[in-house]
Amino acid sequence: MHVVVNAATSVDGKLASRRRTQLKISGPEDFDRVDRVRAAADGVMVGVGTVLADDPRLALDVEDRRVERLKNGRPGNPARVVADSTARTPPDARILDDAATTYLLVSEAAPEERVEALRERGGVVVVAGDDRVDLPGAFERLESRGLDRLMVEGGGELIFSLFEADLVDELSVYVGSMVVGGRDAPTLADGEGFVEAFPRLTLEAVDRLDDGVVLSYTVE
Ligand SMILES: NC(=O)C1=CN([C@@H]2O[C@H](COP(=O)(O)OP(=O)(O)OC[C@H]3O[C@@H](n4cnc5c(N)ncnc54)[C@H](O)[C@@H]3O)[C@@H](O)[C@H]2O)C=CC1
Ligand SMILES: Nc1nc(O)c(N)c(N[C@@H]2O[C@H](COP(=O)(O)O)[C@@H](O)[C@H]2O)n1
Repeated sequence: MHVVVNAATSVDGKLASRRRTQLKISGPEDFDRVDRVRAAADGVMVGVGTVLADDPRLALDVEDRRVERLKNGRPGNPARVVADSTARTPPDARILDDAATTYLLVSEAAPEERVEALRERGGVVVVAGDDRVDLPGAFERLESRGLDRLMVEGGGELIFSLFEADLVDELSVYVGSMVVGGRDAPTLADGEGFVEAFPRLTLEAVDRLDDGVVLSYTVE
């Protein structure tokens, strides 16, 4: 599986404010770029923290002819994928609408009644891991269902885990010209943090978009 992480941060590396509600960091040019990255992916993934904070749809406007061209002849939307160890995704979440298949990666610890409620809403549940989603195992299962290229939008807990498991191939960060601050505000990579063996990146491109900059890296 080829994993592309894309997110937007403030200049101080925050994904959102300490209130954790969705923060518009990208401008129109960057959101167009995000559409292109989504359109090139077989699946678009977030952690359940992002579902609970933002209630995203992670869908392209498939009626938009510009988006249709971007999809390069691929039918419909990319699948949606949520890392959700204990099945906390609300059954009425927008990510479960009928715009695309939604995979919910849960662990053995997910309560059966919550898993069943997600299945009833049409979600495809993949169980991997005892207490927490085993990301390498879950990705193998997604690959066997035809997901070869996965875009990950966040948040910081999930992005850290992906780096920790050495699963990230590419990283793009849109750095918006704003300061958010706050020691409790989510950052690009949260989790426990590394103390040694920091993942090293190769800077591939720097592009100015709107009033910010996109930094594109490959992971060594
Ligand atoms: N500016 C941007 O580009 C983006 C901003 N955000 C922001 O990020 C915040 C949410 O980020 P977080 O709270 O960090 O939540 P998150 O979206 O990273 O989800 C973390 C949750 O995923 C679940 N999970 C299951 N297996 C996991 C594993 N192996 N590793 C890590 N997590 C696993 C756990 O329940 C964990 O609490 C929100 O404020 C949202 O607005 C989110 C995405 C993009
Ligand atoms: N690229 C980017 N720039 C921003 O400024 C953002 N706030 C985000 N957030 C991500 O986009 C998701 C919203 O998706 P929908 O438009 O609702 O489909 C949100 O959940 C974050 O993953 N991204």
